[in-house]
Amino acid sequence: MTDLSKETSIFEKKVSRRGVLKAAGIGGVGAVLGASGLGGVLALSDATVTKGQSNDIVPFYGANQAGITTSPQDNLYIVSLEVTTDSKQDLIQLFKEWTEASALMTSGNTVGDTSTNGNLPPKDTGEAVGLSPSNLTITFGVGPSLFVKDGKDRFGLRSKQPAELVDLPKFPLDALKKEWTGGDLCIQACADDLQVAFHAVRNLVRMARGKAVIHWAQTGFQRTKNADAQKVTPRNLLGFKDGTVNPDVTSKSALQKSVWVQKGDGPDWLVGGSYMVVRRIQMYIEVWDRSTLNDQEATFGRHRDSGAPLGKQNEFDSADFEAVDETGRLVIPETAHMRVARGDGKHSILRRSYSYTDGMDTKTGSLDAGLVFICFQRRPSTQFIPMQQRLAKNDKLNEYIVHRGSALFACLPGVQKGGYIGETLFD
Ligand SMILES: C=CC1=C(C)c2cc3[nH]c(cc4nc(cc5[nH]c(cc1n2)c(C)c5CCC(=O)O)C(CCC(=O)O)=C4C)c(C)c3C=C
Ligand SMILES: [Fe+2]
Repeated sequence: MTDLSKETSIFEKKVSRRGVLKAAGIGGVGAVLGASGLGGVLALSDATVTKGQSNDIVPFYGANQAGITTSPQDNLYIVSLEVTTDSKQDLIQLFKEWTEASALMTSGNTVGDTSTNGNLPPKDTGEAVGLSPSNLTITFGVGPSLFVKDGKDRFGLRSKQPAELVDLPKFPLDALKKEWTGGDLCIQACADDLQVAFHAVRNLVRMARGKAVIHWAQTGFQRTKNADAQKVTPRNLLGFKDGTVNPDVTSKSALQKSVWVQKGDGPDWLVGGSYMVVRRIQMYIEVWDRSTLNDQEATFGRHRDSGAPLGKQNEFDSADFEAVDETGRLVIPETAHMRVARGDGKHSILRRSYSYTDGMDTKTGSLDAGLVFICFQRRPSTQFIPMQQRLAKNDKLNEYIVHRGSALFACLPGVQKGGYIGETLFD
């Protein structure tokens, strides 16, 4: 593990985003100081980290990366990047800088000392100044093409490529667009404030200048927790509760079984990491809006308002897949999304999806909206892949959706203070 403290850091001093405003004399007692001007006050300020003072910080350091089992925040900003440098050293330096910047931003700080030199661009882009940490998490992943692209071992990492980290197969009905597919690296930022998530990604991408460029970028949202004080299961844009059946993130054994890569699964560098599948799924919402409630409920196999399995009363009641109605027909149809996704129930995935909307489809004049489907798992070949193969063949939901984007990333293991994200892969 590399000791970053021994190296010259680009982030010499931590400045809390709220501290910047305080130091600038904006609001409260500080307003009295405001008249003396930003530069002068900053020179006197002793701005420190907000860590420990705020209850909306998700720790960045740990055995696993945050943003996987973290309770989903209100907003998502996810980008895939193409690496443009040929130098492994550049890549390592980038991950070191990303680690340090991420630790700062997730604890509510700006990246780098607040600049007072008017002749230089500010180190931090500034749009999160004054904003709380907002439970920001930043999760990094690497795609198959980081290892080998067009047959070329780009960074001498070929022998470290896990057998599970290969392009996803083409599934029936896939209508993928190149511009929404794949990528060498991934940054998933989630926060209860979109501006905080955007700020994080923007500053990380800015640091990658000359080393990597954006391949695709996508925002996502759920109802905000402000709008839903009860914090019940959020609804997707088809109006159904989405996320009811998921592994218990408080159960170590459930996570070991389904989410975290274990020793012996593949190369050791990924132990404590997880595979992330991202699918950009467009919904034909106008078609959906013209279908009857019965049809909609048969599509998922659940009641719309309660979220209960068909034939049951409450959202978390267990489904009866054998039950038949008075005519002898299955209550939960053979093609119901829930039934097909579950299969024999032996392999689960951790779903952490967000809705998206992106203006309109200029060809049809309808809204371009859908689901940024994201799931985490220990082994895609026995989890997401067979599940999606079943869904693509038999799911009634296919009448209303189309998969437009797809990517698979290995989310790196977590990191302790003094180390950097990716160290197990690169060192
Ligand atoms: C391959 C995996 C899955 C894709 C792709 C997928 C797309 C997708 N799902 C919904 C809405 C719902 N999904 C629900 C349940 C559910 N979905 C998957 C997997 C994929 N979904 C699983 C494993 C499950 C749980 C199955 C079970 O064991 O019961 C539900 C029901 C409520 C819930 O449990 O969350 C909804 C609603 C959409 C709209 C969508 C693509 C746009
Ligand atoms: Fe689903």
